[in-house]
Amino acid sequence: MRSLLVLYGGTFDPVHNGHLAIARAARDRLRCAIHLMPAADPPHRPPPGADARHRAAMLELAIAGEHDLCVDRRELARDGRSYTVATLRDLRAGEGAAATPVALLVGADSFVGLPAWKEWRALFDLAHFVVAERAGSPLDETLPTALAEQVAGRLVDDPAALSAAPAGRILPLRQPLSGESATDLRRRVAGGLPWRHLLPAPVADYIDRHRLYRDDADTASPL
Ligand SMILES: Nc1ncnc2c1ncn2[C@@H]1O[C@H](COP(=O)(O)OP(=O)(O)OP(=O)(O)O)[C@@H](O)[C@H]1O
Ligand SMILES: O=C(O)c1ccc[n+]([C@@H]2O[C@H](COP(=O)([O-])O)[C@@H](O)[C@H]2O)c1
Repeated sequence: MRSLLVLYGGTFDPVHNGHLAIARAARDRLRCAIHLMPAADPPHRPPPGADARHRAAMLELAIAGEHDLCVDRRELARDGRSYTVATLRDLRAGEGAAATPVALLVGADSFVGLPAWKEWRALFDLAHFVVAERAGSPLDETLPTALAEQVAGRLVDDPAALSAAPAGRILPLRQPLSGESATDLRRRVAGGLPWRHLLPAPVADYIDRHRLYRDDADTASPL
């Protein structure tokens, strides 16, 4: 059986404790490494508040000393929008990767929006999904009809089912809900509200040092 590659894609603008809780829960449930993959130019949202190098640097700080969590820079190396279908096709084109089991780790709020992703139906031929519940977005809420049709017959409960096939299965990741959001965190920094408790101290220090997400955003310093 080939080992499972799990990609946890996100804008991570910035990474926060909610992201880390999911990455750890997935690592412990699936018993494999989780690759946190920052998007260079994330589709379907305004440009991030911090540039990709800052977001990747914060991820490195957040996972320092954690076993089986790593930063995956494959989307940073590519020009243009970070469409997931392109990332997965590039991966599959790599030597010996056609049959590798690959899973995308996503929050339920992202998964519900899947029909808006580029060539979204093709994603089920390219990867499995591991879907983490998120406050306000449990997976069992009513899915859009087109998505519900795709989900039918793909749900599995045993992580071993993901290693047994290259793509196409969906594993719900049930874990305690955590309410952090990067949007809320950026607003807090800009608005002078408490925010440091929402992410690891080295990441908070980095945000301060580089003056990220301030109201006077033009003052953000380069790396
Ligand atoms: N607190 C959380 N609980 C569960 N999933 C989360 C949480 N925060 C983010 N995620 C998931 O992590 C992935 C990356 O999220 P993203 O980087 O957009 O963070 P975010 O907090 O949602 O940011 P923003 O508020 O800027 O949209 C998505 O799949 C999202 O659903
Ligand atoms: O490929 C797409 O069309 C697409 C649309 C929206 C989001 N994604 C990916 O989903 C992941 C989470 O996105 P976000 O915006 O919630 O940080 C990240 O890896 C994005 O690149 C991908």
